[in-house]
Amino acid sequence: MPNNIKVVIAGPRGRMGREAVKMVTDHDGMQLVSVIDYKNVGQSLDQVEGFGYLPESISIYNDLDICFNETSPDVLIDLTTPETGYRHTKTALLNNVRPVVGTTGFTSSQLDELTNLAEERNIGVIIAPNFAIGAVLMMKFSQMAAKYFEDVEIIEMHHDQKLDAPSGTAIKTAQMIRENRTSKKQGHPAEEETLEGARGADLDGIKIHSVRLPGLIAHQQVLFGSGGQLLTIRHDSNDRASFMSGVSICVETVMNLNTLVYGLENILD
Ligand SMILES: NC(=O)C1=CN([C@@H]2O[C@H](COP(=O)(O)OP(=O)(O)OC[C@H]3O[C@@H](n4cnc5c(N)ncnc54)[C@H](OP(=O)(O)O)[C@@H]3O)[C@@H](O)[C@H]2O)C=CC1
Ligand SMILES: O=C(O)C1=N[C@H](C(=O)O)C[C@H](O)C1
Repeated sequence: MPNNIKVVIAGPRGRMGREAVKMVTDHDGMQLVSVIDYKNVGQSLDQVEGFGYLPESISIYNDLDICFNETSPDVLIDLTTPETGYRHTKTALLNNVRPVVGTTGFTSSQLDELTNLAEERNIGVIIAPNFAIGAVLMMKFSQMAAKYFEDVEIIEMHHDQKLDAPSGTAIKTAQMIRENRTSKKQGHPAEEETLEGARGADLDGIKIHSVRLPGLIAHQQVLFGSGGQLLTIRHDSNDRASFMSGVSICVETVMNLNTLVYGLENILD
């Protein structure tokens, strides 16, 4: 494949951003042309501690319009924070740069707004709450199981530096389960919390419990209960490299899209 997809990465110093910088610079079909950060602006990334291995100097920008104008990327990979990621995605669409967004924590009205903007601009965008193929399978298997098990709760477990709760993956899993599940509020109809939050978050009756601890990376189990049996579907990301094949697929695929796709499962065979 020719070295022809020009990529800009937002959040290059972050846990995911660093892996993405590595993935793009090692990829024969992609070229890293710039990065977006609010630190070290005006420098090149190889002057920043930890990025010395980069083969060529990559400029750091804060202003997206200037970055897009000077480096003409095809694709923006955003791995930042919910507020920043939303702003970046909008600006990219307005500049005809195709966003691949891993950042989680967007509200449903933000997702609707971005869907409309992508349609208006006739330009592709992929928002994937989880880029790990195993996590996508966990979500799909859970969706399949929901046809036979209406009683389900989700436990997601992440490192304690995570800003959003519940995780984007847990929300997406519940949304996919909801499509196949007879609607039901989980738990006893008369149950009461004696300590607020004890029963977790609620997405259409599906309970989501969020655990945050140092030592964890990204883990989720989906528990289906039925008379005398329990089905547990679990996925663990023990290394952020687990997300990178999904990022790579999204960068290649977004080049041929002209609408917003929410979820990696929608572009995998
Ligand atoms: N879709 C997926 O598969 C995955 C998604 N994620 C999501 O990706 C996002 C990033 O996660 P992670 O890498 O762990 O987080 P980190 O906190 O490690 O990285 C986020 C980076 O974004 C930087 N940043 C913050 N604001 C801006 C800004 N205005 N412009 C440019 N950069 C900015 C931060 O800088 P500073 O720290 O100096 O503020 C930091 O370097 C999260 O939303 C997370 O939920 C994570 C893993 C997998
Ligand atoms: O913040 C993280 O780390 C992760 N965030 C994503 C999410 O919110 O689902 C994906 C993965 O779980 C790691």
